[in-house]
Amino acid sequence: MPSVLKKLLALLDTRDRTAASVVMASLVLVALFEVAGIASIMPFMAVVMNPEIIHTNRFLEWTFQELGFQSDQIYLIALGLLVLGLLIFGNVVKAASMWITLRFHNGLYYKLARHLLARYMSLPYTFFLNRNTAELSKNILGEVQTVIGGVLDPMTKAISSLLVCTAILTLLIVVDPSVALAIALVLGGCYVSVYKLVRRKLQSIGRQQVEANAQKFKWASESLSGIKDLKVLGREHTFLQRFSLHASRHAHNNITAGLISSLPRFVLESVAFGGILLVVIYLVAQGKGISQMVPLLTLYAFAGYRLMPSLQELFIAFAKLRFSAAGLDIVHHDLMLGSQQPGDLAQHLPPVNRAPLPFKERLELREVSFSYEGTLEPTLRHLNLRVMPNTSIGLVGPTGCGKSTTVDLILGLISPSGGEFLVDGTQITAANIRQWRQNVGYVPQTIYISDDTIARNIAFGVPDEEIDIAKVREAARLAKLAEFVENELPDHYDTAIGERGVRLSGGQRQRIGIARALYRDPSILIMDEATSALDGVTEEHIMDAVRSLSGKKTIILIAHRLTTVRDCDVIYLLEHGSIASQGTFDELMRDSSWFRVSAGG
Ligand SMILES: Nc1ncnc2c1ncn2[C@@H]1O[C@H](COP(=O)(O)OP(=O)(O)OP(=O)(O)O)[C@@H](O)[C@H]1O
Repeated sequence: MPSVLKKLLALLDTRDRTAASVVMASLVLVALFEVAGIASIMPFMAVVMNPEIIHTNRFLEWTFQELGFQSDQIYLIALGLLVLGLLIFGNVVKAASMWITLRFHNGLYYKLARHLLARYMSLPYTFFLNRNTAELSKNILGEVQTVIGGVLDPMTKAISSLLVCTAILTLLIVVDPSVALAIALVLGGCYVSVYKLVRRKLQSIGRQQVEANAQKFKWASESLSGIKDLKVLGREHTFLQRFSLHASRHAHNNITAGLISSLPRFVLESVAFGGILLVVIYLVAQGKGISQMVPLLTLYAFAGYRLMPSLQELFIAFAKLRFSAAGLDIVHHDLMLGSQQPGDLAQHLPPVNRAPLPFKERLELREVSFSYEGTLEPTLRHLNLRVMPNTSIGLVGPTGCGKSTTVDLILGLISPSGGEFLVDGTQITAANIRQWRQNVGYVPQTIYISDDTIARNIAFGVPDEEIDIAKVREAARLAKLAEFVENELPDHYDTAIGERGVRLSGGQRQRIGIARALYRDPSILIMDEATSALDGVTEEHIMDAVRSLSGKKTIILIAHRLTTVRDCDVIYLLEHGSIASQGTFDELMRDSSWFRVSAGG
C-alpha cells in the first residue's frame, strides 16, 4: 500500500498537492462535525428523559440562567434545535467537502489524461512502432479513470472513513472505554480478517483486469477498423468471439471484486445487531435503570449507524485500491517514459512555429546504418546519398530494400544507429528536427484521413481561424483535386468526408495527401509511392504538376513504376539497405539489369 501512495503522489504537482491538502482538511472537518453531531445526541436524550438535569448540571443551569429561559420546555426545544442545527451544519460541511473533492478528482482526471496523451505524442516515432495504439488509447481513457475511480477516490474515502471511525471510537471510549474497545475489536477484527483473506485474490484479479481491458479495447478497435476485410472474409464471428472472451473475463472480475467488497457487510450487520443486544444485556447486568440506558443506547445505536457504513466504506476502499493498483502502475510508468517528471510535458512537445532550418547546399546521408528493434539484420547499411537543393531524385529498388526506411530517416522519424544525417553540414538531431521538418512536405503510401472536412484535411492540424482557404485551393489545384471538390461535392471544401475518408475513392484520398503536403508550400517534397493508387492518366496529370515544380523545389520520389522517376535528375537504386547504383534513367537502363527488367526493357 505505501508504494501505491508513493506512485500516486509522484503524479501530483505542487498545485495538486495543495488541493489534496485542502481536501484532507475538509475531511477532518467532516469527521469533527460527524462526531459532534453524535456526541450532542446523548446529553439531549438524557435531558429529554430527565429534565431535572437542566438544573442539576452546572453547565446547563448556567446556560439556562444566562440566556434567560422561562421554562424547561422552551429550554428543551432550544436544545433540540441546537442539536438539529449542528446536524444540518455538519451536512453542509459534508456537501462542501464533497464539492472540493469532486473538483480535485475531476481536475486531476482531466490533467492526467492530457498529460498522458502529451507524453505519448512527445515520444519518438519508434515508440509507436512497438506499441498498439488501441492499448495507448485505453491507457489514456480507461486506466486514468482507474487511477481516479479506483485509487484516488477510494484513498480519499479510506482517509475520510478512518477519520470518522477514529473520532466516533474516541467518543465511545470517553463514554465507556470497555464497551468501546469491545466494539472496536469485534468490528475492526472482522474487517481486518476478511481483508487479509481476500487481498491476494483482489490483487491478482486486478492485474488480470488490466490485461482483459487492454484486449477488450484492442479487439473492439480492430473489429471496427478492419470491418471491410472481415465482412468480405466472413470472419466477423471470430473477432466477436475474441472480444467476448476478454469482455466476459472483465465482467467476471468485476463481479468477484464487487462481491468481495460487499461480503463483510452482511456478516457485520448481524454482528452489530447482536452487539447492541449484548450492550443492553451488559447494562442491565450492571443494574442500570431505563433513564440511564436510553441515552447510552441511543448513542451506541447512532454511533453504530455511523460507524458501520464508515467501516464498510473503509473496507471497500482498501479492496478497490488492491484491485486498481495495476492501473496506477501503468499510468505511472507511461507518464514517466522518457523523463523523470510527469509535470514537464509542455517542454517536451516542441514549439509550433520555428524558423525552418536553412537548406541551401546539400542534404547528405553519410555511411548511415539503421536496425529496427528486434531484427537481426540491419535494414540500412553504410548508405550514402546526396540531394542538392531544387533537384529531383528517385529512390527505387526491390520491395523491402529500405526505401521507406530511408525516407523516415530523412523525415527524422527515426535516427541512424551509425553514420550521419547532415543538412548544409549541420547534423540533424532531436534539437533541430522540428526546424528541419518545416522544409518538408511528405506524402506517405497510406494517407491518414480524419473524419472532417476537405479543407481541414488539407490544412491538417492548422487551427480553423488560421486556415488559408486560398492556399487550400491552390494545393488542391496542384494535386488535381480541385475540379472534383469544386464541381462534385455539395459543400465544396466544407464537405465532411467520413471516418478515414470512407466517402472517397483511393485515388481521391491519395490526392488529399498530396494537397496536404503542398499546403504549406514546402521547399522539399517527399512522395513515398504517392501515386501508386492512381490510374495511369491521373498519375500522369499529377506527375506533370510535380514536374512543373522541378527546379523550384527539391523532390524525392519513391516509386515502383519506374516511368514515375523517369525525369529525376538522379535515381538511386537501393539493394539490401545500401546504394547499389545511381545515375539518370538512361544511365541506369544501361548499367543495372534489375532496372532494365523492372522498366520492362
Ligand atoms: N517497424 C519495423 N520493425 C521491424 N522491421 C521493419 C519495420 N518496418 C520495416 N521493417 C523491415 O525493414 C525492411 C525495409 O522496409 P522498408 O519499408 O523500408 O522497405 P521498402 O523498400 O520501402 O519496401 P516496399 O517497396 O515494399 O515499400 C523490410 O525488410 C521490413 O520488413
